[in-house]
Amino acid sequence: MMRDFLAECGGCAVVDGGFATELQRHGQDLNDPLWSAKCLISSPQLVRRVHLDYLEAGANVIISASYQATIQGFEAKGLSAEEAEALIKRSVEIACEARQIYLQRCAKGCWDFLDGREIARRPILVAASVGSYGAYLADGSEYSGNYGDSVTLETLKNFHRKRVQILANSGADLIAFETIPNKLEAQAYAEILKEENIDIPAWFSFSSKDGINAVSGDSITECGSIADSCNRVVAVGINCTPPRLIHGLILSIKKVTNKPVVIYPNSGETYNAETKQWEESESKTDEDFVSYVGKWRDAGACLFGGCCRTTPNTIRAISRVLLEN
Ligand code: MET
Ligand SMILES: [Zn+2]
Repeated sequence: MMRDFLAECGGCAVVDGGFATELQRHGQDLNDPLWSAKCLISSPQLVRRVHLDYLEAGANVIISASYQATIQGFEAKGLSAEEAEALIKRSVEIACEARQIYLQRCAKGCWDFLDGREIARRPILVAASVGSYGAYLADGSEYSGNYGDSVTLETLKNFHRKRVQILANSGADLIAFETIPNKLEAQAYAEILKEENIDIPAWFSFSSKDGINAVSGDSITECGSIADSCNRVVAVGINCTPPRLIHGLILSIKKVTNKPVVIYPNSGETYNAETKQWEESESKTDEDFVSYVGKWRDAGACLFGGCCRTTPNTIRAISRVLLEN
């Protein structure tokens, strides 16, 4: 599936950019355990608008706002299980609506050129986002990957199972397991996909702070091997990691899998969990970011996008670079 899609895209595909941080740029206060999923309740129109902005910027894959949308999280806000399930499904429906609106606008002749080049007749996939258990905890453990000894494989499987089932039946083309912090969670996802006979494909995307290991300290090659051995997984990669670390991580992943490699780094700024601010730690202009793309492609990646603090402009710049080459 992924290989056919990539062939249709001309070999490389464009993934969207930061979603939650883009909602914040539009004025949303996401200082909430639900983070971006808060907007599924309060601002579904804005969620659709941000998807549309990424499509307009050239994205071939848009990722739903379900990263931190969990049954447990919605229930903690006083919603019923049914309401929670409906909102999780709704996140994918909103992305599908954006795709439909975009394609209709293209058919009418607007929005189908990027710098005079036609981008309208391109394949577009909707990926259903699944964030980690640590993202649900909203206590920073998604960036440490350390859940403590009391959290076992079974804890993680029980936590994720129902949401994965809902998302698999939501109309999404694939599931994007994002910002995976450790091996245990990758293993839990792989087992759920198999046990539940999930019939849409998935990608596994890990995050790293040191360019060698996942954020937990588990080696990225071991994480990549788990993804490689799951036949439901159609791409493996890295997201929400500074651009300067990506090249080496691609090379590590290539050592353990022949599956397509997806990368969508963050802007290179660092999130300070105490101050709840993003701090500049390396050059972060869209040009700087995009200057890496050719290198990443040469290293063997074939899906490129952005994560936190990247914007539609970043994605437009990536689309341009890929069109030029
Ligand atoms: N797709 C999610 C987003 O951009 C990934 C967040 S990574 C912490 O909001
Ligand atoms: Zn991110």
